[in-house]
Amino acid sequence: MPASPQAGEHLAALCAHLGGLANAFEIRWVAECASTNSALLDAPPADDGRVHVLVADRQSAGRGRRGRPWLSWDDASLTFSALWRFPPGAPAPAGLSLVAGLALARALERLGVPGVQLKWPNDVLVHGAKLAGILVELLPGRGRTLAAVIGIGINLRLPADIDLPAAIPVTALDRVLEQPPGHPPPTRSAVLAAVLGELHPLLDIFAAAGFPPLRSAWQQRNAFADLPVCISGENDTLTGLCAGVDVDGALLLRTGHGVQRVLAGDVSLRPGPGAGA
Ligand SMILES: O=C(O)CCCC[C@@H]1SC[C@@H]2NC(=O)N[C@@H]21
Repeated sequence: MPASPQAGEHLAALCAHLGGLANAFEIRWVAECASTNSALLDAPPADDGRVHVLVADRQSAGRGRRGRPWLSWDDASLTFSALWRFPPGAPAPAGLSLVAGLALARALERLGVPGVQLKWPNDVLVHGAKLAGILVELLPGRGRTLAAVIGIGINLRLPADIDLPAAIPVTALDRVLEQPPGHPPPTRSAVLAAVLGELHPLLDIFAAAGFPPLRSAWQQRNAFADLPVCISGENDTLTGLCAGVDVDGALLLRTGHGVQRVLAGDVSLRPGPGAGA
């Protein structure tokens, strides 16, 4: 994978933004790859105690959850993956993708985006539209999970001439950022540094104590708290009220038969009476 023509510039800016935390990461910024998740899963870098980050200017086969493609537009998107090794004694991976969502939400808030919300398991929404997505994939080995690859795609701008999937409203950082007039939007390096700066301490908390200490921060940003939702799984659809998440990060759905734990599926808001035609 050839380095990005601006790799040197990007990495210098990242070091400046991250300060002392830069030593916790090994960062490669390439011009193109199929998918940053696939590249790290297929050839995991040797363990040197750091979190390995791969950023791509362009992905030719970016992947989303449930086998969907992930569209991105060169410098109008930030696409990267971070390979994090489970330290000995770390909790089971459940909950990790919610931790990644929380880190991303906090980073966007720190950059000046108001009203960031999380849609279980880990879409980042602003005003109900998707700003960023996360795909966490696990690297098994020797009878346990060795590492997780946390892949993140953030829309920085939406090019005028693109066809967006009509089913999901989509937004971009330049549309939702609140900053003084004339202030330039943050660069890709600044956005990446903000995310890594939030991710690192949250991964430390997760390694030591799992999801429980982060649950309430996630729930404060729950896009569908107490709202009627549909959850589409591989073979069925569940409906109920979204009652938050449990200590393992499973979604809690209040139905006529009590509260049910949901481990996988796509959540959408269920139109209420009077909505639509
Ligand atoms: O919302 C989703 O379905 C998840 C999208 C995840 C996209 C990112 S972009 C960087 C990394 N590489 C991939 O192929 N996918 C993730």
